[in-house]
Amino acid sequence: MPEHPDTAPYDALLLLSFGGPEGPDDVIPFLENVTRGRGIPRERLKKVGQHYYLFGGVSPINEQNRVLLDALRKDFAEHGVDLPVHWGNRNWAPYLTDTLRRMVLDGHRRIAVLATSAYASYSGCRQYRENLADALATLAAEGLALPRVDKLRHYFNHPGFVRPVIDGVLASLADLPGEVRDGAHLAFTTHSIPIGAADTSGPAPGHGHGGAYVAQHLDVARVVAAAVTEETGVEHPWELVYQSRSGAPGTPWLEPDICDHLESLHGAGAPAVVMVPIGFVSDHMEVLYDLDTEATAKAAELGLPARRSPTVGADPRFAAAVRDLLVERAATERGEPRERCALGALGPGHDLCPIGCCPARAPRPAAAGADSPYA
Ligand SMILES: CC1=C(CCC(=O)O)c2cc3nc(cc4[nH]c(cc5[nH]c(cc1n2)c(C)c5CCC(=O)O)c(CCC(=O)O)c4C)C(CCC(=O)O)=C3C
Ligand SMILES: [Fe+2]
Repeated sequence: MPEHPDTAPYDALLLLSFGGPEGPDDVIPFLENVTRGRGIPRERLKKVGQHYYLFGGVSPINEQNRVLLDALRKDFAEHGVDLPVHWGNRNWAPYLTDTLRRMVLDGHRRIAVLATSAYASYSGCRQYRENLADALATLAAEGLALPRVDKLRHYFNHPGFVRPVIDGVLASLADLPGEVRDGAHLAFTTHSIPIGAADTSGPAPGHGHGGAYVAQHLDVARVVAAAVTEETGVEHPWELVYQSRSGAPGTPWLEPDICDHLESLHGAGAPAVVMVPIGFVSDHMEVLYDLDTEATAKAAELGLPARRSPTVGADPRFAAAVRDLLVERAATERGEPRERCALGALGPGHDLCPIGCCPARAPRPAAAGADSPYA
């Protein structure tokens, strides 16, 4: 039964994602887009290129976003949300600037943006906002009237993001051999980032080292582990670990790496492990290579039974969560704030990133925050 929730003042939703190559010839230009000005060593780039070539030069991320788009449109249609959903990427076609230009030419003036990144940090939040600012600057230079873009709040602790993760962990545990199941550790994983970036990822009340990025992941891990215990009656030991480290070897990044962690678990006599990639929204290349290929091979070499639980992907509960975030923000923008869903201890995040949060090494304009140069 369509309920026609009020989504005014918005006239469109923009799904903003990372983008990925769709064939071998795309790999190098894609990596050049990602790493422009980021100081990534050549050796690391060669290695990462190989991850993509192993899968025919195709990242699954674009197809996953097409499926998510379908899920969002279906959810909106079923609930009477009459808002078009468009898609643009930071690093590959369809490029953000091209999508935004088309949206403006189609007459959209007030656009809600959902980024496929659930947490705070420069890479996970401000960099998307910088790309929005760049796109707006390009459109302004072309003489177009700029729309207002609002980024929907971080959703790492939204039940529509967390509950599918819990179900995935339960399914992975059930898939382990019975004799090792109850002793299995849960290894929650996310993208490693430089310690300096983690420490400036926003204030996290009561949390020392790591700032908001680490605190948010720990909050989700706690909720998932507790829900698993509630369901199975078994307390699985858990840890938050990291993957996909990049950058220069001399720069400190968040540790331990998942592969080192598997060795420690094995050394300590853990009978099995479920790897839970809470840091990602879909099973893209960081999951397919770093976990399903590299870490899975490491576990096999150790003789450690391992499973990898799914990311949220296009789960209908996630699509419903996006609608909830959109309706919630629309209400706030109309001056009629309503309940904001969140699990865990941190509570719902801010709508507007505060001035100077998640700073870049070299300051650049960022849209959709308190320090946005755009209205
Ligand atoms: C926090 C975070 C997320 C999660 C939030 C979000 O989802 O946005 C994320 C996602 C992703 N990262 C991705 C790919 C890459 N990330 C790289 C490099 C980097 N990522 C970083 C951080 C993050 N990355 C950082 C600090 C760097 C170092 C360079 C820099 O400081 O900017 C590089 C360069 C090579 C390398 O060094 O690994 C590649 C190819 C893909 C696409 C996968 C696909 O193709 O399926 C996705 C979804
Ligand atoms: Fe990345």
